[in-house]
Amino acid sequence: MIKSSYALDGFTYRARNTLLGGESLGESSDYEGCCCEGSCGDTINAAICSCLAERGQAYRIDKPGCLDVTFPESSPIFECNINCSCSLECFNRVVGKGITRPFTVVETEGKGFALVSDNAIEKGQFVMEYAGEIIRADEARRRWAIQREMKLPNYIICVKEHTNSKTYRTNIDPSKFGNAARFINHSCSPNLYFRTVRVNSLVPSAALFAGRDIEAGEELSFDYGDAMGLVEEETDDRGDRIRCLCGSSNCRGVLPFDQTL
Ligand SMILES: C[S@@+](CC[C@H](N)C(=O)[O-])C[C@H]1O[C@@H](n2cnc3c(N)ncnc32)[C@H](O)[C@@H]1O
Repeated sequence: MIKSSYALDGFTYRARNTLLGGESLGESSDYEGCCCEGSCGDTINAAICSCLAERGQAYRIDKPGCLDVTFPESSPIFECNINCSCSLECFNRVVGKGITRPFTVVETEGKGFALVSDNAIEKGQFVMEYAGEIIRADEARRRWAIQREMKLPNYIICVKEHTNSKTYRTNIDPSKFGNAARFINHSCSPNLYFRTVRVNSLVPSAALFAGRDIEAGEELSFDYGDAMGLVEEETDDRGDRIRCLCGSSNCRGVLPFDQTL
């Protein structure tokens, strides 16, 4: 059981990922932009948009903010960025817009805080990114060891992207700087899942999408193991794992933890 008061000690809200110490990643883009006017999904633009031609179309034109389930899971998602001339309403700007829905932070029995959606959310819709400090692996290991020793909640997610023989890791820690996603608890039957999305930066955003229809007032959850792309041999079998209180019928009993951290 965790003490809720700890969760807000020294916490500063940041809508997007930050550098170490909470410094903004800046307002420039690592990518070229398209030359479309209006939305890149408009009839003429869809055929000539350089972003869609080079990087694919991950979002549905007919449902704003909704992932196209036919877009391959292994393909990286790139959105229109600050260098694009399309409008801010372009269908290919989703994660870049940030949080657009109301949520409430509530206290639970045993799990500390939790995040609840005020409105219903349709399957496939973008919910929010898991934003925090982007830290190196050695710093993630250092922080995790302290949290484990002191039996504090762990907020660090190590997002893994696999391409051919390589694995790219991005460590995100919203303990001190981050957005509301830090209040989302683990569930073995979650209603959210992750996709990595790039907007302006080479550093991916860990974007959370609805894995099924979510009712107003429902607690949001994701599987911490899936988020980290954990395979069986990477899960930790030490005896001090946190007991999972997700309450689902297929509960695995303990919270996933990445022992490669
Ligand atoms: C990312 S934080 C989630 C928000 C946290 N509940 C808070 O109060 O700030 C992760 C921590 O929440 C707690 N937690 C999350 N999911 C849980 C679950 N299913 N069962 C028990 N504790 C959970 C654990 O202490 C975990 O280290």
